Amino acid sequence: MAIDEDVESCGSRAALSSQAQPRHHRQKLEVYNEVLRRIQDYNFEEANLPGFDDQLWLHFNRLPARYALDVNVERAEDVITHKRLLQFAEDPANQPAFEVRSVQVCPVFNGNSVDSVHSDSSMKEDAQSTFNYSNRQGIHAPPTFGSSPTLDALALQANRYHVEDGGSAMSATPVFSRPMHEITFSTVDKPKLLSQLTSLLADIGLNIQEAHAFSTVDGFSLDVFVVDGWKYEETEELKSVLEKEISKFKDQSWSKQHPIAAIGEDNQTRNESFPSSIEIPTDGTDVWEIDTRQLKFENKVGSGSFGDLYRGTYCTQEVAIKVLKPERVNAEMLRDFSQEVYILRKIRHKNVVQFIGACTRPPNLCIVTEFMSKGSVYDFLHKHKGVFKLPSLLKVAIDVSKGMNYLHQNNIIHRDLKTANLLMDEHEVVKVADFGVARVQTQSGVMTAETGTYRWMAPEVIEHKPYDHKADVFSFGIVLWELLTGQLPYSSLTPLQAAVGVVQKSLRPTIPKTTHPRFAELLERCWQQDPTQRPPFSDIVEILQNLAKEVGNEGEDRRRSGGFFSALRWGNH
Ligand SMILES: Nc1ncnc2c1ncn2[C@@H]1O[C@H](COP(=O)(O)OP(=O)(O)OP(=O)(O)O)[C@@H](O)[C@H]1O
Repeated sequence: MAIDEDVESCGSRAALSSQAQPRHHRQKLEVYNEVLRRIQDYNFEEANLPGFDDQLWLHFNRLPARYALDVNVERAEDVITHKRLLQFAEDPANQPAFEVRSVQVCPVFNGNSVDSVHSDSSMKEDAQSTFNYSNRQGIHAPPTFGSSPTLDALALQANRYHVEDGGSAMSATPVFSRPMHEITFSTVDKPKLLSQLTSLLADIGLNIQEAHAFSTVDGFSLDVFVVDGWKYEETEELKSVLEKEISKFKDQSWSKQHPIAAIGEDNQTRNESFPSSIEIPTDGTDVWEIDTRQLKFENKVGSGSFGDLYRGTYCTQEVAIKVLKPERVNAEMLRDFSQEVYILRKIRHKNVVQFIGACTRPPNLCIVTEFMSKGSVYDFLHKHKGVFKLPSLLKVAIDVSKGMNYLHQNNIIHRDLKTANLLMDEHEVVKVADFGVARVQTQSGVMTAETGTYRWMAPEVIEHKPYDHKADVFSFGIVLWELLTGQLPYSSLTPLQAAVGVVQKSLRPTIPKTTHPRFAELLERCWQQDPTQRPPFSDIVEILQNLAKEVGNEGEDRRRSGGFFSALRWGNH
């Protein structure tokens, strides 16, 4: 989880006059003062401890400014809980520390529309006026944080659809009408923590309705989830189920952090337990083991979760060498690695990055593929602010859909299709890359492991439901939108908020009005909620090719008539 850049030093509380203070700082101070006043009024034990006010200020400053802006001051006791959880989580034995409580999120029926009570988008403007929804509370107190205005807007929209469909305002089903709980976790911040916590919640059948993730300046996390799906209002049983699930989760983390225990027998040394080579299924016909002496390493290109990637040569050919870091190798990684080799060696297509070979004798574990000199489409769009003009955009889309069609014909689901995994060679041919997480589809067709990135992920994958190759079609739809707009999908939301929106509120990126209707229709078909409604890649290739022809002809006509080209939207680029 990224740490927000807006954390201020803890010594600045009284240092600036109120006029000179930045707006965020002023609001934070106001929230701090209000929370402190309430805690003292309620006579909480902590409030009487010496130096409590300084510690509370320190708490606000450990966290990003948006924590203070979003927190419900009427729930001052939650701030104490957060402070306590963060402190508790300092002891590794307590990680992750968590707290559960029942919450009530009351929708307001306002005329013919259904409004979520905490959807006031002015809440970001005035922290003090944000928190009036608890006045309408039911048996339980409201959540600690207001929900994202974007998601609320969507909830509102979804409810309006209900109203129109049902023909009556009161037949609308408020999104937040079921028993809900707020679960707050604190632990040491680390990559993929959010996805671990969300899987943990999904595993016990909870649906995340809201998520607020914060990182402290000193490396801890505070993640607050509002969930439904737990049928009882009381919290004790939920707490004990969570405890059990957390201890399972700890066991798994332990085996990941201790590869010896995972791979070998107890008490064996690392060298003894480490396999001398990895068993990769083979039909005996392919020669793919590479002698490292024939590999020449040049510069490091980048790093991924597997290890580092180098440019180099193999028998005079320019290659990309993905090196697994031996110190980070464990059983799961080795399985992924062998799987990657197994998949890559079988495939050969001009729109799929070509596998050349692998070194599988530890400590030399690496995968050698063709080198893609023009980098990723993601970097092109978002780092270099590149734009695809009409012909190139269609060409990229056709390249990717052909590569994906080939993979699907070979029963390979990519599962992590996104622009970062689309690489360009020197001729600007785009190829599908990164099978670090690709898998041969199991016979049952059930694949539940969570991979990929939320912004591109199909709802069924986010929800840990069984999924198939149509999950890649959804991701392709998001990729097409990205190529069209040059923007990051749901850029105003955190990845987790995007995930909640996609699953719960059918959130999708907004298609620009100027988009060619047939292209817009293709995007919408690709990201249908129901996977069976999404077209197969064989159809997508055909649709895109026809569109390219049509647009090419239109362009020719316009050129002849002296007009300029804006048939899709890339004319604007
Ligand atoms: N065949 C290749 N040729 C040139 N550059 C490549 C090639 N494969 C990957 N890269 C680049 O190397 C960097 C690291 O890629 P890698 O696949 O190891 O990790 P990643 O995809 O960034 O992350 P992760 O594996 O965690 O999803 C990225 O910038 C990627 O664009």
